[in-house]
Amino acid sequence: MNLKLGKVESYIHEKLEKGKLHFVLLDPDDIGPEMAGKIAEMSEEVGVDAIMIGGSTGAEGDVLDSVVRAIKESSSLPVILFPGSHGGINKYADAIFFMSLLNSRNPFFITGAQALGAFQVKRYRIEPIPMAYLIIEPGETVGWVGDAKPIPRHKPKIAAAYALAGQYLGMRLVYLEAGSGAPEPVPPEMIAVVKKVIDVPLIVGGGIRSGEQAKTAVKAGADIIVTGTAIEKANSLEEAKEKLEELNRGIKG
Ligand SMILES: CC(C)=CCC/C(C)=C/CC/C(C)=C/CC/C(C)=C/COP(=O)(O)OP(=O)(O)O
Ligand SMILES: O=P(O)(O)OC[C@@H](O)CO
Ligand SMILES: [Mg+2]
Repeated sequence: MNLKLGKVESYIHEKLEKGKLHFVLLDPDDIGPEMAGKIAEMSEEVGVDAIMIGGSTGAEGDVLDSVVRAIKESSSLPVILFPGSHGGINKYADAIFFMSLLNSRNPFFITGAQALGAFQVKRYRIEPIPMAYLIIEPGETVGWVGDAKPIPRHKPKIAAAYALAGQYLGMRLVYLEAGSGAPEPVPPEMIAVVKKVIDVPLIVGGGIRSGEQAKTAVKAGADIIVTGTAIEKANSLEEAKEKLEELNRGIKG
């Protein structure tokens, strides 16, 4: 039995020794390969730590393929898949968040998609990183698609119980997700309570669109901040770069 961590997971842990991390999520359903390549290149310049690729609707097949390849060609950042189902697996990526949506009502999102994708991950030698994925209110599209029972925003203990259960099930990351484009990010009180009970790194995303909000989440205890919409919604590459810099300063100080 080989208990050694893979390359990308080791990279994450080494970087976490020095500070908090910023991952940028690109959705192939919203952004073409050319733009994705440019944003990945800029992200690397600005000091982002990894690119995540995924979406809850339509990030599959040729569309996914061309975006992953464009990103690999234009930056040396690790590319981590963030799949909505087994259809979100792609052979050009370095790693995959092999996640289980623990508070889904539908077993497809807890173990079904994972079983359907497992052999592809093995065949393509993509590094799987086991992750507990928890949907917090409002949950947005991913909450609806993933058939989640979203955790109430004012019930941090429920989130903490799921997070600890995930750790005890062997998951090596916990992700608190308010939903892409959520009007408000996960409350800092909830981040703090979850962080206190788990030993694995804590990822927080959904609705973080300012440096100030990113800073608040980090101060509360988030180890890794994920941002997507704020960068995708920028009106120009210059604006996207400024946003990346602002978010990165909020996270890294
Ligand atoms: C590990 C494998 C093979 C599958 C996991 C399958 C699971 C558990 C999926 C969880 C539910 C789900 C639909 C997740 C999607 C993740 C995701 C990419 C969310 C947010 O992305 P955006 O694309 O920015 O949001 P929109 O879809 O709203 O645009
Ligand atoms: O698009 P935003 O709101 O930044 O959310 C990022 C990520 O948590 C979505 O899965
Ligand atoms: Mg999207």
